Amino acid sequence: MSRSVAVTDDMGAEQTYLDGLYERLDQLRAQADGRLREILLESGGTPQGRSQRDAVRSHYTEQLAQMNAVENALCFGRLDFAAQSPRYIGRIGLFAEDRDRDPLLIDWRAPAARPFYLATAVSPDGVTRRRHLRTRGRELLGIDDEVLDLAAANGDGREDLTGEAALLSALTANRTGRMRDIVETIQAEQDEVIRSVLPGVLVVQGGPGTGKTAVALHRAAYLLYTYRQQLTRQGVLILGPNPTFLRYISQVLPSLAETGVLLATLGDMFPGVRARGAEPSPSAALKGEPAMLPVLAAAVADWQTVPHDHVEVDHDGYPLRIDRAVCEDARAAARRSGRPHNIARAHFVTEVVHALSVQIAERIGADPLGGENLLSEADLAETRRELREDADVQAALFEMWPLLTPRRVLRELLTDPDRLASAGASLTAAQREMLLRPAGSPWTPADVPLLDELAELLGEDDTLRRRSAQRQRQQAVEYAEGVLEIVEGSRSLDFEDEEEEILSAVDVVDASAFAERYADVDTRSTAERAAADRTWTFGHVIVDEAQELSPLAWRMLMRRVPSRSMTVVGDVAQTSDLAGTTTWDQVFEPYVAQRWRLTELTVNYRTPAEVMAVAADVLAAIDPGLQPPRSVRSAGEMPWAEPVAPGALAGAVVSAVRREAGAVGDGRLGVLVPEALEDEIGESLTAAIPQVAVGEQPDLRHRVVVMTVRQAKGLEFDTVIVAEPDRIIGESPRGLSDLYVAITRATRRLGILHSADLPKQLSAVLPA
Ligand SMILES: Nc1ncnc2c1ncn2[C@@H]1O[C@H](COP(=O)(O)OP(=O)(O)OP(=O)(O)O)[C@@H](O)[C@H]1O
Repeated sequence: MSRSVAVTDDMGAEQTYLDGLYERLDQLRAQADGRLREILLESGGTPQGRSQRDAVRSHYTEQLAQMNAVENALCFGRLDFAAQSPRYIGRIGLFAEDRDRDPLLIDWRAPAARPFYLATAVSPDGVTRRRHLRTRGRELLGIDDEVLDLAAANGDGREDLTGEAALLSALTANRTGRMRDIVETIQAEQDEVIRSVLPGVLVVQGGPGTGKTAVALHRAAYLLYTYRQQLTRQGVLILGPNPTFLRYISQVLPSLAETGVLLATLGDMFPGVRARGAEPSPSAALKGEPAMLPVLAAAVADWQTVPHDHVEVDHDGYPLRIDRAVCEDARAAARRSGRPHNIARAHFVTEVVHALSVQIAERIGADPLGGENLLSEADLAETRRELREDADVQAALFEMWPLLTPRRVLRELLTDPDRLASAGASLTAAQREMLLRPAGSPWTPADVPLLDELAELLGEDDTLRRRSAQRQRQQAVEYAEGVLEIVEGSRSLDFEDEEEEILSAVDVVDASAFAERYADVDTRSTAERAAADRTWTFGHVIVDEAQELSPLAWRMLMRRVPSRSMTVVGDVAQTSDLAGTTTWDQVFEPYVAQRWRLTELTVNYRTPAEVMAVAADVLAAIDPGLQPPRSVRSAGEMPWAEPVAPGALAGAVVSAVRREAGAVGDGRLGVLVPEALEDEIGESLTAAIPQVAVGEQPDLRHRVVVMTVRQAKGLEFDTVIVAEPDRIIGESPRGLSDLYVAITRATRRLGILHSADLPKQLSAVLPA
């Protein structure tokens, strides 16, 4: 291939071109801003007119947000061809103002941009030169050129890398605690995944650092660009492992000018519940198993009760007797209907009311001469109506067949030993013991698939719907505030400099008045509406760290995507959750049988070869059949191990962090610890060193972050210090996978501190 070469000759010409692009961007921004202001000031009109106005307003709001987002690195590349004019590649597409609307900048997702990621010297696709433009703000800092010339190939084994100089500079940059987009340096095998077609299940299996998360996010942006209409309506969901991880990746899509994606964790997937509680992994694992399904069905059935013998209610001054046999028949009929509990209730009520109306008819309509009952059909219908409205009758029926919410059923099941014993008869006593928890315990992520399953068993819950209507109004106000902020943020510098006062939308409407104006249209974005609606079905679902999902979590997720249009990224060698999977077949067989596509990513962009050599030994111990991904670079820094006297660990961690902090400059340092030692090590470090983050949701932008391996899933640090690897292995049946994950979080340096013997899988690490 084609080595990348830094060039200085064309700096002036390229800077001029960039200036032209920014000028065009500013011009379009000013136009959109002007249109949005006009629309915000309009009012009244027919409902149809208002809704059209709303669509136009959303369009300009979105355009403005996009144009604001691409300010940095708007244009990052250029392709030169043998027989065509050059193409400039950037974050969005820009066209000239003239009638021909010549393309000035090509969106990286457009087919015309594809050679930027795929062209090689062997297969140049007409490209003669690929140029990377390095910028800061609007200023061009440098140019790297690759001439796609077979004669220049040097057989160094790196023929499959595109834009090597730009890639290596991105990979060796210090980490900031927030993931960056990789749009400038997407590699060919990643591009295949990103641009794969929308339908069907695509599984992306790849070892640590192969860019699975990055690829998943860029795929979302690609799909939204390519299938814009369909996906804007139905929405795209990205499911990540925990809130810290979501924060870590939260900047990537906005930097690609895409904001309409719902990022969520499993714990967010039941509207109205934010499940953040912790629980021991065995109980979380059990909650993810299909064995819970009969337990939930039984838990619902247990609420459908009949009186021991009978109940008596007062109706219209007369005693009415509701017999056990009547209730049993009514319950059987309602259950036979096959409808969910809250809906089948109507059958139950109808049957009991019917039986009671017959009882009344016999009392007041009996013909003293022994003839037919004197009450007409109309009289009986009236009697039934009165019975339904009778508060005592209602209370008795409610007692036997209450309207239920998923939350109530699950809360009582998990806190009431009698209910659990009854519904959980199919479980062992030890399993029931594991599930039981004190009243008032917070919801955990593993509860969420159970709540969702119960929502299916119970049927539509009206209370939720009413609450959501109330929330809608609040969200409308918040949305309006957002729009007004964008209008504010989009005022260009020129406007602010002008002497003359500019009448902006903010001057004339406040957020709540604005929300009123649009009160009859649902102003929430697709992502917001999807988040508030359990029955929402997405156009596409992307699952990251997918190996960790339990069978019941998959069941829940599949309900959200009946089209089975999904991208699933993960690594079955990194599974740490006990209910997670170690084979993809197992996951998809029940839903799509063999109809899923598997792609593998094989190059590790994160972990340098020296660290990966250590990880490879751990991987071999997990399963000798697994292949570690190939590191794209060496860091030239050898991993070290340091024995520590028992009891001296916390002090040793503090010294090691001090030492390593010097070595990584303004980079980030992750201290990965066994769960049992997290508090102790966290406290020692916090007391000794500034800028240490520790706890449930640590701020990754701090210089030093102390966390368990479970928390560190999907993250990365310039230096990783692993404390007590033998305890990490011992803490879980999947402890070796945890150690593998811990080691592969490093982008540069790895250190190990151990008071026990170094585990044999790490014997290749040199003493410090
Ligand atoms: N083409 C690329 N250009 C620049 N950086 C890249 C590229 N591909 C991946 N990276 C970087 O490599 C690192 C690892 O990527 P990512 O976190 O997506 O990997 P992963 O496969 O999800 O890893 P893990 O399974 O260990 O969580 C990130 O810093 C990412 O930005």
